[in-house]
Amino acid sequence: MASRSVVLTASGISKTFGEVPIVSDFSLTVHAGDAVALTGRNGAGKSTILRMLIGAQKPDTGRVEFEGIRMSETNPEIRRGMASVIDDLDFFPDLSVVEHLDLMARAHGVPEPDAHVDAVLAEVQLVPQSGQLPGTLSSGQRRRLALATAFVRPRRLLVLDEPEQRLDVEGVAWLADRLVEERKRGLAIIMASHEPHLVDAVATRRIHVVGPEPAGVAAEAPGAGEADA
Ligand SMILES: Nc1ncnc2c1ncn2[C@@H]1O[C@H](COP(=O)(O)OP(=O)(O)OP(=O)(O)O)[C@@H](O)[C@H]1O
Repeated sequence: MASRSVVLTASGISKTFGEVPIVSDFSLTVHAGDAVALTGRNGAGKSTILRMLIGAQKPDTGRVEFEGIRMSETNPEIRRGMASVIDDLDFFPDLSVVEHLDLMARAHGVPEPDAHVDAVLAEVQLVPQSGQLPGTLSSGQRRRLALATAFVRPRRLLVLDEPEQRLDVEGVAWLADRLVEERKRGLAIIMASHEPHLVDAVATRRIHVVGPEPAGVAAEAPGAGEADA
């Protein structure tokens, strides 16, 4: 098998809130084409792990690197290569749907941004809403816009926290197909999800996060989908 490049590594990262160790000595190596799914109960620490992986939260111990560069969410080189949809995005209240995507595409130097934005808008089925302001969208449409902001820009790593949230059944099926396509093109994906169908369809590896009880984060479980061999 041709060797695939390492996109992200986390080495022994930990996070304690107050007196409670939420994430303990968590390590992960993600290669191009990997789709890693974090699963586990509410409060297990999945979002905390993702926030540390993208540099939004500093680990108490350990180190995260993106393509060999120490993680910093403000490093332009990292921001160029990593797209994330973690929390509900804060949209600009006075920019329309299409203006958000246009801004994102141009900020990241997408060639032919108009055509690209139109294609992504069609894919997330927001063409009829393209002129609306975010505050007037339904909650599922806002979720689609958040996902579109990641799909409209270049990326080598996609980090998603419960991307299925508020999507309808067709939306989850579309998302699964889209993410499979992404990893087949060699992108790396790390996502937390409570949707077994999405995890089954997309993940090449799963990590079941146990959380603070009884002993930190659990070991990796064998994944569905592509094997490494
Ligand atoms: N900034 C914070 N201060 C204090 N506690 C926090 C903070 N952020 C997270 N926690 C706690 O850490 C634990 C893990 O939270 P986290 O959001 O990572 O869980 P999760 O696995 O993503 O859960 P869910 O499936 O509900 O999204 C929770 O008990 C949460 O209350």
